[in-house]
Amino acid sequence: MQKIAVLTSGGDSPGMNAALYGIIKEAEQKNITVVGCLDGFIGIIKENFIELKEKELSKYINIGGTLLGSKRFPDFSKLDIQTKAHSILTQHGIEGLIVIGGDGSYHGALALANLHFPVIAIPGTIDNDIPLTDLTLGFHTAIENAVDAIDKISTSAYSHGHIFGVEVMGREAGDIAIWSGFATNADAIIAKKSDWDLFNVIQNIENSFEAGKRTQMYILAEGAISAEEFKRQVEKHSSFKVRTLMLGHIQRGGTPSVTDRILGIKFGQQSVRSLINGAQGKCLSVNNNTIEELDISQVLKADKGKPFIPYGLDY
Ligand SMILES: Nc1ncnc2c1ncn2[C@@H]1O[C@H](COP(=O)(O)OP(=O)(O)OP(=O)(O)O)[C@@H](O)[C@H]1O
Ligand SMILES: O=P(O)(O)OC[C@H]1O[C@](O)(CO)[C@@H](O)[C@@H]1O
Repeated sequence: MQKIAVLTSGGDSPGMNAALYGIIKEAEQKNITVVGCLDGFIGIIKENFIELKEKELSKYINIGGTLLGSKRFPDFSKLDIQTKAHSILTQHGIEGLIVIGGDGSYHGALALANLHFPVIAIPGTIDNDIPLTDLTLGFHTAIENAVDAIDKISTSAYSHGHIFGVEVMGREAGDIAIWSGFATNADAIIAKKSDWDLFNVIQNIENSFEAGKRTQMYILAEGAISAEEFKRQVEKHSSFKVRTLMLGHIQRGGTPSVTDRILGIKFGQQSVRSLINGAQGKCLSVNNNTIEELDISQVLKADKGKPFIPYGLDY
């Protein structure tokens, strides 16, 4: 194997640059050239390739986002576009592709694998919504960012006795809500749609204020209920006033945590070894502190199931 490519796709996640570094570090040791496809799958179609060098990338391990860029490109679900990508990769002498992204990106990776192009995927998303891995790259930083923001508004909420509904990202998964809610001792965590019970919430607020609590903090997973909807419903059915905060992209930003840097480098190095060993349609996962190779098709068929609950705590 002499030349491979890498792309980052879907929402950026802190640690993607560390993964790029891990890839180039391993590849250069094996005398393999690595090119980056800019902006995800669309970079293949536009033939936007840049050669990556370990010396340059080593400076970016501690920088969030992705140096390669990431643009959503829904057309990649079309067979003719996938076939075109396959032939462009081949024309450029690229013998294997590493895809870093979430479950949507896994579908893109699998499509190329089904066309017999060697592909390996790395779970890179803050959502932690990929089945059969304990952690996705970026999740750890996202929960640290969420906790930092919630801590900051908690002091002001205490001063004024406010009720807050804080909406966190994570699509349907709810993992960011659970981890950040636990860590900030929130009054309630609404991690999935079935957790939402308006009258229970109102009762909870009344009981807490009666018991002398000054402030209320509700952590809402975006896939369960939005902060705006939470406010609308509570205010419509009670006399309480609700403040809202949608944490948004702040969760994806900033410096990657130690965990995400190390995980990124390790995933990156392993992805190159896997390609050299003939991986086809595989993805990496981390379970019980060990990086494993699984079939992308197996992961996409698996059920993410319940949100990953830290240390078995009940919420
Ligand atoms: N069914 C599919 N077939 C082929 N390619 C796909 C498919 N779904 C998504 N993709 C490709 O993967 C890209 C990223 O997918 P998506 O926007 O769902 O984000 P993701 O990878 O799930 O990451 P995140 O959830 O963290 O944003 C899409 O823009 C598209 O190019
Ligand atoms: O950056 P965009 O395209 O608005 O996407 C936001 C979505 O991406 C994620 O941050 C990552 O999947 C989700 O949590 C969120 O719903």
